[in-house]
Amino acid sequence: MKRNELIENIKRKGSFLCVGLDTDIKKIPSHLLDSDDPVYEFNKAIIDATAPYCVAYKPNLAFYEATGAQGWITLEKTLRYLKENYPDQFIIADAKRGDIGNTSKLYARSFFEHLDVDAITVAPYMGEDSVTPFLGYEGKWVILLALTSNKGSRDFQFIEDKEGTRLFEHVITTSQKWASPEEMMYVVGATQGEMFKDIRRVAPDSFLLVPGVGAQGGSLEDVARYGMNADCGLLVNSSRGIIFASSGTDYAEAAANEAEKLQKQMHAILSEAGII
Ligand SMILES: O=C(O)c1cc(=O)[nH]c(=O)n1[C@@H]1O[C@H](COP(=O)(O)O)[C@@H](O)[C@H]1O
Repeated sequence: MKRNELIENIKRKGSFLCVGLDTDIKKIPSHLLDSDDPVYEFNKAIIDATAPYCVAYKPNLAFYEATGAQGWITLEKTLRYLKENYPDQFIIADAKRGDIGNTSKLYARSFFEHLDVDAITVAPYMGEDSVTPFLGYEGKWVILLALTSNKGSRDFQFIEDKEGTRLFEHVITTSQKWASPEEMMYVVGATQGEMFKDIRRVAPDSFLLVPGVGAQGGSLEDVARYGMNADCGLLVNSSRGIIFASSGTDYAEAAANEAEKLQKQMHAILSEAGII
């Protein structure tokens, strides 16, 4: 999906919500466990319930790989279901890949040609030749980890050079030489609050994928206040806070309620900013 289509979808739906399909088979309602593919049944119901309120879905590969070949089949079925029924949804494979060029090339083929998702999360640690093989696919995106939501983000990402420039700022400024904001976004955790000001100083035009609202406690208001740009420029993800809102038979309805709550807040934020 191209950048202008993504922006149009955000405006049309009054939402920049991404629903994380982090479907842990140990957490899904027990009545689904009798079906042939419980995770797929769960995902379908969650997608049908939440699609009116979001513009993107982000399956995290760990939750599928954890059950081996069956998990991969479930992932492929889920992606097919999304594409056939909700072709306007932006699909992010949260795989956090990145390896020597020769290997990244095959990861790119796997995600962009075989699975045909819109975007993949990539770790920047191995540098340019580990990232560029994912670029140049028409309408496909690299989402580079920049400033993550977890406690460990403090371990390396804030290390400063002699001029006081922090590692996450180097990641952003250097990677902008490899790709334009038409094909590269950055992950910035919702838990980073006012740091979004610093991010926008170095990446004014880029879209940011923002995980960490909901279960991790990040603030949507702060993210929007410090991180929004004239195109919105944000995709805010919530996984557990939406998909596991209820562990009973009403799980899909509960997920829809949580997604709708976020969408309403987002609608208000977008209209206050004059974007819609
Ligand atoms: O790349 C990510 O999506 C990601 C980066 C980050 O800094 N923090 C983070 O939580 N994530 C992912 O975002 C999702 C957050 O899930 P919840 O905390 O359940 O909303 C998980 O799939 C995480 O792996």
